[in-house]
Amino acid sequence: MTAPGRGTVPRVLTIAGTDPTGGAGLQADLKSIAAHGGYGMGVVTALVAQNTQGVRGVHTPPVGFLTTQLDAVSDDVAIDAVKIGMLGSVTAAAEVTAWIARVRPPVVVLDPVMVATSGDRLLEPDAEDAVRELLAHVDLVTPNRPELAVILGEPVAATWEEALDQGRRLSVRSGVTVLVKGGHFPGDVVRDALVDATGVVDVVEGPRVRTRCTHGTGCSLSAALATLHAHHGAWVPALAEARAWLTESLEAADLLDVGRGHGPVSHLASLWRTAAPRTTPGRVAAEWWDEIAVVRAETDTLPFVSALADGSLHEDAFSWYLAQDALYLRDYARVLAHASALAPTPDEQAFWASSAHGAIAAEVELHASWLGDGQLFDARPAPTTIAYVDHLLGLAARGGYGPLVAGLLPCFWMYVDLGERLLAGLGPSHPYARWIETYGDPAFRASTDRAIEIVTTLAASAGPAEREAMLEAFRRSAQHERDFFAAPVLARPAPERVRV
Ligand SMILES: Nc1ncnc2c1ncn2[C@@H]1O[C@H](COP(=O)(O)OP(=O)(O)OP(=O)(O)O)[C@@H](O)[C@H]1O
Ligand SMILES: Cc1ncc(COP(=O)(O)O)c(N)n1
Repeated sequence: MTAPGRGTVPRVLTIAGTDPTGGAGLQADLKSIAAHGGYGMGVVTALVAQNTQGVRGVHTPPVGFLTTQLDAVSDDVAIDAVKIGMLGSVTAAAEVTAWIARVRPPVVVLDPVMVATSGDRLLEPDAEDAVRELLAHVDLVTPNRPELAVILGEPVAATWEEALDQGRRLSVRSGVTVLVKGGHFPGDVVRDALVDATGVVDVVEGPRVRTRCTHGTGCSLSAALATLHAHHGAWVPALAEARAWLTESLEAADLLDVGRGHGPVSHLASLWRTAAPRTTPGRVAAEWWDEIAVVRAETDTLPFVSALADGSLHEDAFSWYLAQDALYLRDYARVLAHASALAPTPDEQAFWASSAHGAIAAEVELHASWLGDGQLFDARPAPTTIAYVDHLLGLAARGGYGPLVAGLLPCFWMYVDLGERLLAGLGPSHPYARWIETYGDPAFRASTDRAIEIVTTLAASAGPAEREAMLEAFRRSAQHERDFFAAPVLARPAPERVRV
C-alpha cells in the first residue's frame, strides 16, 4: 500500500446520531469513510444510548450547539463530501438544511434514518416533512424499503419492481438520484439500484450474506458512497465498489463477535486481510525459533549430543568439549558485558551484566569441578570456538545493540532447550548429570526467557532492515552453536596437552 499524496484524501463529514457500540451511526460512518481512504469528520445530531439489541434512550443537545459544531467544521476545513444520517427532530433537520444551503458542500448523501433495525424510532414523526425539504439540497438519497414509502407517503413496496417504481417517482419529484436498496427483500441475491429522474436505472447485485450482523449496513453504505463519489466523481462506480466492500464486510462480521443482537459489519476486514501481519514479540520468537529449526534438528542428531544424552560419551571427548566451553565462556562473558554497556534501560543493563557474571562464574566453576586443578587438557581454542567468538566480538565491535543481543541469544535458548530435554531423559547414574542439570536449571530458564523477551521486543519494534540484521546475527550464532557441538572428536587420538 502506498501512502496517499497531498490532496488525494477526501475530507468527508458525517452528520449523524451516535451508537456507543460502534456498529451504526456516526461511529460506523467514520470507520466506513476510513475504509474507503477518506478523512472522516463527525458532527453529532443526537446521543443515542443503543446497542446491538435496541435503543434505550435518545438525548438531543440544543439545536444551537448543532450549528456551532457544523460551523466549527466548515469555518476551518474544506469539505469534499457530506453524509447525513439520523436527524432526530424537526429543528435538527431544519438546521442541517440551512447549513447545507449556506455551505454548499460538493457532494451530499442523505440516508433518511427513521427506524432502527431493532424497530425503534430514530426520527420524530413530525420531522418527516423536514426530511422531505432537505431532499432538495442533496445529491443522493438512500432510503430502505419502509423509508422510501414514508417519504412518498405511500404503502411499503411489496416487490422489487414496485420499489424501483417508487424510487423513480421520488427522483422525478425531488430531482435527486435515489438509491433503492434491496436488503429488505427476500432472496439469495441482494439488489441495489441507482435511479435518476430521467428514468435510468443502474442495478448492482451481490450475494445475500447469511448473517444476523446487519446493524448499520445502511449507515456504512451511505458513508462509503459519499467517500467513493469524492474519489470517482460518479455514483455507478462508487456503488459497485461500495457493494463489493459491503459484501466482504458482512462476510467477516460474525468474526467480530460484538454484542448479542444484530452485530456490526467488519468495516476494515478487507484492509486487515491485505495488511502486513502485526509484528509482536511472541510472533518474532515463534518465527525465529522456526527459522533455526533445521540447525536445531542437526544439533540434536550430532554424535556428541547423542552420546552425551545416553551417557556413553568418552571422558576425553567431554573434557575437550568443556575446555572449549571454558574458553568460549571467557569471551562470551566479555560480549555480554558489552551488551550491558550498550543497554538502553537500567533493567536490561543489569540483566546483561548479571549474565556476564554468570558466564564467567560458570567458567571458573568448570575449571574447579570438571577440569580439575592442574589437570592437563588441550586448551587451544578449536577453529569452531574461534569462529563463534569472532562472530560475537564482531557484533560487539560493530556497535549495534540489536544485532549484538540477537547474536547472544542462541547460547541461552539452544542450551536451555537441549538441557531441559537431556534432563528429562536423565538416568540415575548418568556420568554427566551434574553438568546437564546446570543447563536444565529453572534459573537458567528464567534468564533465557528474559533474554528472549528483550531481544524479541526489540525486534518487533525495529524497522525491517534492523530486524533482518538481528535475525541474521541470531541465525549465524545458532549455526555456530551447532558447529560447537559438532567439533568434539569422539574417539580422540592422544591429544597434545598443555596447561590452561
Ligand atoms: N444480508 C445481506 N447480504 C448482503 N447485502 C446486504 C445484506 N443485508 C443488507 N445488505 C445490503 O446492505 C445495504 C443496506 O441495506 P438495507 O436495505 O438493509 O438498508 P437499511 O435498512 O438502511 O440498513 P440498516 O440496517 O443500516 O438500517 C444495501 O446495500 C443492502 O443491499
Ligand atoms: C445513530 C443511528 N443511526 C442510524 C441507525 C440505523 O441503523 P440500523 O438500522 O442498522 O440500526 C442507528 N441504529 N443509529
